[in-house]
Amino acid sequence: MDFSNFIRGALPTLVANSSHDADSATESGLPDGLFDTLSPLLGFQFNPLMKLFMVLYNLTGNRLGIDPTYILTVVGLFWAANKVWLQLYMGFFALARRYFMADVEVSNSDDIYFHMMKWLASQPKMVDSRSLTAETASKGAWEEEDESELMTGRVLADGSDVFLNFSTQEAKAPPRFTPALGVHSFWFRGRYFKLNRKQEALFDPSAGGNGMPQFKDKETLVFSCFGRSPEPIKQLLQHAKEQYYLDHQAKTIVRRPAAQGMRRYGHRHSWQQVANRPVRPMQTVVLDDEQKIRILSDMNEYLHPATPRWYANRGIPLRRGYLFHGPPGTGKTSLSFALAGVFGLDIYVISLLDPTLTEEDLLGLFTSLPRRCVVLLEDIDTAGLKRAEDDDSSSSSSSSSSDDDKKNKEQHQEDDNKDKKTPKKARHHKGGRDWKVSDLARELKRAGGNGDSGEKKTISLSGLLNAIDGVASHEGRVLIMTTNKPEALDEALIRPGRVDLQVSFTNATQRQARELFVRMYEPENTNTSTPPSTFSLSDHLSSPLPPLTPFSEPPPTPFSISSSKDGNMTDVSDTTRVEPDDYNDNLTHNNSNETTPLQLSKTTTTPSTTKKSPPTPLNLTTTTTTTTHHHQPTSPDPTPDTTLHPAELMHIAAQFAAKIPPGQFSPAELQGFLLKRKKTPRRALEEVEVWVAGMVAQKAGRTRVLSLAVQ
Ligand SMILES: Nc1ncnc2c1ncn2[C@@H]1O[C@H](COP(=O)(O)OP(=O)(O)OP(=O)(O)O)[C@@H](O)[C@H]1O
Repeated sequence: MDFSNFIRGALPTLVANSSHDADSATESGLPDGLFDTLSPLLGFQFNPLMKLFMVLYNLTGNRLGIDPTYILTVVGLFWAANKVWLQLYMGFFALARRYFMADVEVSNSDDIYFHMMKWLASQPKMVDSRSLTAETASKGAWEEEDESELMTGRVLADGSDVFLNFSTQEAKAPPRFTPALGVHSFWFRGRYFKLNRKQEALFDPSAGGNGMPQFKDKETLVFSCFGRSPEPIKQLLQHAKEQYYLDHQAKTIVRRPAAQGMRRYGHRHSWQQVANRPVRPMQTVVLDDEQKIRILSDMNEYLHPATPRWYANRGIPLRRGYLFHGPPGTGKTSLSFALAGVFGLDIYVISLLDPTLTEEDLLGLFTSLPRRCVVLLEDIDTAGLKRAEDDDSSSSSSSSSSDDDKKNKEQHQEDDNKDKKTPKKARHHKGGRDWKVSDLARELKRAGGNGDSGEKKTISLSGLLNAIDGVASHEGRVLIMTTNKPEALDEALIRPGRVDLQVSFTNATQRQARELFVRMYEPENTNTSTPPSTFSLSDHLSSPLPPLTPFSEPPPTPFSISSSKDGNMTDVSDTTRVEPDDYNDNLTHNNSNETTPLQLSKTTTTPSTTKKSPPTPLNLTTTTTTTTHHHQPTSPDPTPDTTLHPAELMHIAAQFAAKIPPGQFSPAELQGFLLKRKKTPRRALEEVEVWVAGMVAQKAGRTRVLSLAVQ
């Protein structure tokens, strides 16, 4: 059809008036009768937009001398051509997609979705796309930060340090950009890919509870490429996955049960990642090497790819359980994390005290574990697990909140200590079990707590046993249970098959104290290379330390800070005098150029040059309780010991260890003491005696409030 003829025919009055008779224009500059002609023709009432159109039409015709119908004809033709092209393109693309393209769909309910989104967000071409979705990128506690940006705080009076300031951190963190919903294209390894990000709302019959229908969004990524084989897309997905996990090497992912609402979707939704922390090196857990070897070998054998067949042939369920028991702060959790790090496994932490956790949830959580992982059930004794016959009410809660539980736990220990002193008649027997007054009080408190907060189901012992090794239970996992009170556990829970190896943790021996000291002050290991996929046992054991002398005896000097015959001190910079076996290998391979807390150099000072930190007054907590020791006041680590030879470190460590009464302090307590002096080992040695005396007295007085002059 001739478009210009159509316009001419439709608008005879307009054309005649506007092109030849400018005088007949109305006040608005438009020809008479024009509006009347157009309004019914175009099917709508005249409006300002139409008016504008007419002005332009008039102007073009009159002033420029161009017939507006030609312009309209050209525009119309372009519009039609575009429509035809689009139709052709769509038809051609649909055909090509059907016969010459391959595609792969990825649903957001799968981990690959997250691998791809992370990879897409890191592609510069994608980030330059015109259609993006912005997300707040949150940084984990362990991610590297630009230190220079933080140094905006105030310099201290002596100019020695600055207060860090984080107020602008969040503002400076750039958002993460991912492709928005719709079609995108990108190149990967010389190939052209198309991505269609789609979203649809699905009816979710299992959701709700308020009678309202619930919908959930389901997102899909469709990757397409030319060719009849999806191989390039598979390679792309594999590449994105590898990139994703590159970031996770040398890291341990910690997962906890997801929120109650999410758990019902099962599988991937049952667990949520709560941390991605650097692997805890096994050497940093100070424990008897024999124990380490036993558990490492046992776990290594269990995780071996040939093991499942061995178990299957003998009809043994493929499960392994460990019980770590010992006083608080002795390294049970630390060892669990170190083991996960050694074997490159993720950790799944379950708290049985979680009031929202039901037995069905627990079963669901165990069944949605990956093939190999570590499941950590912490403080299993505090979970209030009961046998069915002991259960007065199946719905009694263990506690109303985790805070309460912690208090209960502490109370429990305190009560137990008191009970030891209580005459026998104050205890009561029930069904052959020793009942204490404190138990009764605790149960009453729990029952009272429930009354206020409504009915909450706890996990019963049978519920837990069913989850960890019931018929439907998951196989392949490593279960680690930790407890401070192994004797409080039901024997069914720790019978062989459920617990295959028990590891006992004790308060620090002198050897452990020395190792803790050395670990604290050895140079930082800046080696961040990716861990090997296999290891030898020696990689994870502590490096040999020289033998220790018994407590209170002065330790022998393990290296040559010796007096010469004329009474002068010999300089330990003479490296030939230091026995290589006398100190940890790690101490010698400081390959870092960075400033570490201690600069271990070959030219060093002798102990006679030990600096004494200037005493500064400390605000002491005054309590009604007994033991306040006014010895040397302590200050927050003011003068770093900048030079310390490895051999000297060993010497100081041995002296330090000799002042620690064995079995009295947990490694956590010793670590706490050392942390406050993390740059001043000599000062730690000077102050340890006062600290030990204060702590011993404090423990004897059974007060929890620290009132020591030296903390
Ligand atoms: N044997 C150890 N070797 C090295 N560090 C230790 C050791 N024991 C405790 N620590 C340190 O003490 C702190 C607490 O340790 P951890 O949480 O492993 O103790 P725990 O036995 O699990 O305590 P709890 O029974 O209270 O849960 C950690 O910072 C850890 O580094």
